[in-house]
Amino acid sequence: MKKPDGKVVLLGDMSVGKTSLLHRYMERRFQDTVSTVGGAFYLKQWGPYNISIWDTAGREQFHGLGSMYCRGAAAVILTYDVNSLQSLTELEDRFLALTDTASADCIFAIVGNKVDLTDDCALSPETEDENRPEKSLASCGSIKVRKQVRAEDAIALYKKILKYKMLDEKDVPAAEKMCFETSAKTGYKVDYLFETVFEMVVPIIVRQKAEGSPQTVDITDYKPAKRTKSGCCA
Ligand SMILES: Nc1nc2c(ncn2[C@@H]2O[C@H](COP(=O)(O)OP(=O)(O)OP(=O)(O)O)[C@@H](O)[C@H]2O)c(=O)[nH]1
Ligand SMILES: [Mg+2]
Repeated sequence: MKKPDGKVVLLGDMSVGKTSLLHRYMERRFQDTVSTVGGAFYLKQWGPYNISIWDTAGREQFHGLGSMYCRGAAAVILTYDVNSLQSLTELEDRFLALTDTASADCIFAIVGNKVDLTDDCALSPETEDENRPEKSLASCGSIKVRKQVRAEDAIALYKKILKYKMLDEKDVPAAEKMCFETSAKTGYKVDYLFETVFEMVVPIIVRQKAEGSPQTVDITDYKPAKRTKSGCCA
């Protein structure tokens, strides 16, 4: 198997569509999924580089694995469901700390998935994936609901992440560029998301290669996190 040159990790609550987004991008289709156990990865050839894209489990019981998967990551894709404000809140409360092990210059993307279920009419069909079988968002046929998470909420989270990482807004890509809305079901903006991230990780990969940073995941590092009741100070 080819050795990966750089790593991109998808994080987010269960059922937000991480696995479906990866299937859509890598296999060009939307298919039934089962809730991910542990993690899995795909290798994507991007120019001269092999990028590993890690799909992680959103279920609470696998939470401790997240920081292991993030070790040395060049990019983290924080995924939520546009119909669940809770799934956005969880990114800050539960997942952000897992990225402490990522590369110091790690890129962050925030992705609101399942826009096909909303009544948001601002989505133009020409930006959707031409290869997908369903031709437009409107053709999904299901009853649309009002989107629960606004784009501004995701932008606010991106700014909080910069604060958490002690990064200056002028040194990193603009929030508007790094907050995406997608549909794994229709393919809407899925290629755009992954390809924007890949373009941005190339300089990080070049630097990591020059420094000889490892790109594998060592599961012997994994120690299940001892969960304490909230409010307790163990
Ligand atoms: N309508 C719609 N459903 C989606 C979309 N993406 C995923 N789903 C559905 O949402 C459910 C969960 O999708 P998964 O891709 O398994 O979610 P996940 O984030 O990988 O979940 P875990 O592996 O448990 O962390 C499945 O029933 C998918 O078919 C989408 O863009 N639109
Ligand atoms: Mg999954």
